[in-house]
Amino acid sequence: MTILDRIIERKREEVASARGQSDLREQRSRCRDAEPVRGFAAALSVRAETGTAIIAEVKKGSPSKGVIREDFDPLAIAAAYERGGAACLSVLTDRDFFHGELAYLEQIRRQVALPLLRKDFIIDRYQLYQSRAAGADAVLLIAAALEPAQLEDFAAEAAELELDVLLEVHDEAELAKSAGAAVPMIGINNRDLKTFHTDLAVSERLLPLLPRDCLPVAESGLHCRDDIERLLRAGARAFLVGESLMREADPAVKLYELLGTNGGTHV
Ligand SMILES: O=C(O)c1ccccc1NCC(=O)[C@H](O)[C@H](O)COP(=O)(O)O
Repeated sequence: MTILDRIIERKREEVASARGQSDLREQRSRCRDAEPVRGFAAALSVRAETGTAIIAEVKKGSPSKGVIREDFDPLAIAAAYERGGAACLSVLTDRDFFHGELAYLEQIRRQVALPLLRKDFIIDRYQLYQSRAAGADAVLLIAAALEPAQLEDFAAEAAELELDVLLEVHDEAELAKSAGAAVPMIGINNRDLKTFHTDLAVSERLLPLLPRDCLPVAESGLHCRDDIERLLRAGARAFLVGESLMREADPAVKLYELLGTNGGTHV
C-alpha cells in the first residue's frame, strides 16, 4: 500500500464523519453566505508577468519529513508570507499526515488578503463545498487519487463554485488521464510519492507537454533561487514551496531569496 493509498483510505473515514456533523445541504448553504473568491489563478498570472509567482505553503509537517516546524503558528507564518511577497498561499488542511487543520484556512482567510489554496486530498464532492464554505479560493485535485470521470466532474463542480483548480500530475500517464478536466492551472509535483525523492527534472520533462491554456506550476523540492530560475527556463510560471520556507526562522527572508528580491526590490 502506498502513502497515497493510506491517505485516501483515511480521508474516506474523515469525509464520512464530517458529513455526519454537517451534511452537504448545510455546506451548500454556507457556500451561499461565503465571501466572494479572491481569484487565485488570476493573482498568479498577474504576478508571473512582472516577477516570480510563489504559492507559499503553510505546512507543519509531512509524511516524508515528519514535523518540519515545531514552533508552528499558522497565522504568523501566513502574515510573514504576505509580507515577504508571496502571490498566493497554500494551506495544508489534512490533520493525520500533515498536521494541518481546516480551521487554519478559516483563520488565515480572516487575517490575510492573499488568495488561498486548500491543500488536501479531495476524493468527494462534499469537500469542494466544505472548501468554499471555509474560505478557500482554490482546491487541489490530484490526478493519482482520482478516476478520469471524477477529475472532470470535480473540476466542473469546483468551477461552478468559483473555485480555481490546481490539477496535480506526476507523470505523462497522469497528464493523459486528466485531459478531459477543464482547469486553469496544472501543477507538476517533483516528489515521487513512493520514494519521496524530489527531482526537478520531472518538471523539466513534463512542462513542454502541458496544454497552453493552463498556468504551469512547479511543485515540491524547491530550495533556492537557482531552482526557481532553472524551472523558469523550463517554462514554469508559478511555484509551490513548503518545506524550505517553513524551515526558516523568518519565512519572509527566505521568500525574498526565492523571489530574487531584497526585501521588495528586484535584484
Ligand atoms: O510532502 C510530502 O511528504 C508529501 C507526501 C505525500 C503526498 C504529498 C506530499 N506533499 C504535498 C506537496 O505537494 C507539498 O507539500 C508541496 O508541493 C510543497 O513541497 P515542498 O516544498 O517540498 O515542501
